[in-house]
Amino acid sequence: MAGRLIYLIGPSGSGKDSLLDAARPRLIERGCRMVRRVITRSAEAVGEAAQGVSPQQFAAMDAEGAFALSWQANGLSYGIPREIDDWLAAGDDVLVNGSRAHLARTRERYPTLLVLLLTVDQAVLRQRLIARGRESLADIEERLARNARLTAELITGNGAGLFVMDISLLDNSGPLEHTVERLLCCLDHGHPVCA
Ligand SMILES: Nc1ncnc2c1ncn2[C@@H]1O[C@H](COP(=O)(O)OP(=O)(O)O)[C@@H](O)[C@H]1O
Ligand SMILES: O=P(O)(O)OC[C@H]1O[C@H](OP(=O)(O)OP(=O)(O)O)[C@H](O)[C@@H]1O
Repeated sequence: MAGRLIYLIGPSGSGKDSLLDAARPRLIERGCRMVRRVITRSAEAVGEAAQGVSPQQFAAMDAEGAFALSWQANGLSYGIPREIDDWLAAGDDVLVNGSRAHLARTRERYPTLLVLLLTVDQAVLRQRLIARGRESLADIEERLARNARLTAELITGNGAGLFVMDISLLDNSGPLEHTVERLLCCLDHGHPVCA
């Protein structure tokens, strides 16, 4: 049987990469795979979780079919390597760091996907983005505005065609270890018992 695509989404700064890092050993234990994204951000700024490429390299990779999923946001291009399709076909679950705006398109390609939405209070989000220090203050304000817009669309079910009923919410306002436990609970049992 094919594996499940687990699509982790949430505002920039909500803690997606931190959660994936913290949960990694326990996800691997469960046979769940993770993939490095390809991002048009400098190698220093992408860290371990991604491969930094130039816009020209990204376009060439995209043209040769290197990505199962790709999107543009925050002035950057993001790609999910196509090897995830081999892993899914082999029956492995795969967890990816996704985009809320791209959810409807992702659902078309992976109709049985499990969507996990990481949430954080907007004031906490601002503090975390500033403390992370990766973007300029102007870029941080743009990310917060994008977050407010996408959150509103999520709630009303408009815009990107998101329906909150299909999405498991994971709050990451508290300690990361608690979020790791809730993530694993969602994967093992489904969200109603994991709040
Ligand atoms: N539960 C948490 N409590 C406190 N700080 C957190 C928590 N989760 C993430 N952070 C911090 O918030 C910042 C943004 O997290 P990051 O994982 O980079 O978010 P994302 O990948 O969603 O953009 C980082 O500096 C990270 O250390
Ligand atoms: O449509 P959205 O849900 O707003 O998502 C758009 C992009 O922003 C985030 O990446 P970002 O560059 O912030 O990387 P990060 O998640 O590692 O901070 C997210 O992982 C998506 O790739």
